[in-house]
Amino acid sequence: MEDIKFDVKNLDLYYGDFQALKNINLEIRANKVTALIGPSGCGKSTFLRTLNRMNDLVDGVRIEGDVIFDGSNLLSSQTDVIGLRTKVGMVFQKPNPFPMSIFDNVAYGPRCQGIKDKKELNEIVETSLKQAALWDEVQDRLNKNAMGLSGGQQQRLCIARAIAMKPEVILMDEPTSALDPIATKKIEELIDVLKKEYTILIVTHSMQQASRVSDDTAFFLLGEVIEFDSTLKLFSNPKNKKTEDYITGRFG
Ligand SMILES: Nc1ncnc2c1ncn2[C@@H]1O[C@H](COP(=O)(O)OP(=O)(O)OP(=O)(O)O)[C@@H](O)[C@H]1O
Repeated sequence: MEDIKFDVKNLDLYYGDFQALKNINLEIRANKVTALIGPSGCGKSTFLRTLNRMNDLVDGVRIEGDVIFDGSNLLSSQTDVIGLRTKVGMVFQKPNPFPMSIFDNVAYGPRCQGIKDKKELNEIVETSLKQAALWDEVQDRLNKNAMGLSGGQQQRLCIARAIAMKPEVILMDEPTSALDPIATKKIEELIDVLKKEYTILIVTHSMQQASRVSDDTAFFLLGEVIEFDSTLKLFSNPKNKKTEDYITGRFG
């Protein structure tokens, strides 16, 4: 049987009276890249944030349904939310390194978890930066401030920071929208390597990016998932007219 990382069942989300997600049912496959596409305001980021309970931080949110992760419903009040966010890391649209050294950025999470041993921290930092394809560029300046890195390097540092927590899943919310084409290509190549070890979900406004990097794609519209299929099928032979209109740019 296919290994499913998140089994989303009948998920509804309300911001006050406004329903932002409507009866979402999705099976997110483990060690695959799932792209979330759709026009602005259709609920992609809201859905992504549900998977590591980031929406808990928003006042007036109400969530119904189930999201089965590692055998239990992560929406349950019993969920250890801090533990969940360790397993389900996140990378944001704008690179957001902490104003501290490159080393300290990556070591931040492990230190918070109580790891103090210098040798162990060195190893975590090196492995994470290597996995994020940044090591070669920064190994000689680990003690320099991360704010001095280029935007693309900062985003890979944020990926390294997420990796340092040894997550199972990495959520990426438009991770390349603030980057130039070369930095974007590097991140896309990195995603392809990372999926061997992690399950990745990526929100993107670029149809080309979704088709380049993802295995599965979900098309969101006005809070609903209109179509969910393998990326190849969804882009080459969409079943729904609305999907076809969106991916061919006829959406208006
Ligand atoms: N904190 C909030 N409080 C109230 N409404 C919100 C909040 N966050 C998002 N919304 C609303 O929920 C809907 C979905 O927003 P969301 O950011 O998830 O969409 P999106 O598809 O990610 O959009 P974009 O592509 O522009 O990032 C929108 O109508 C938005 O205005």
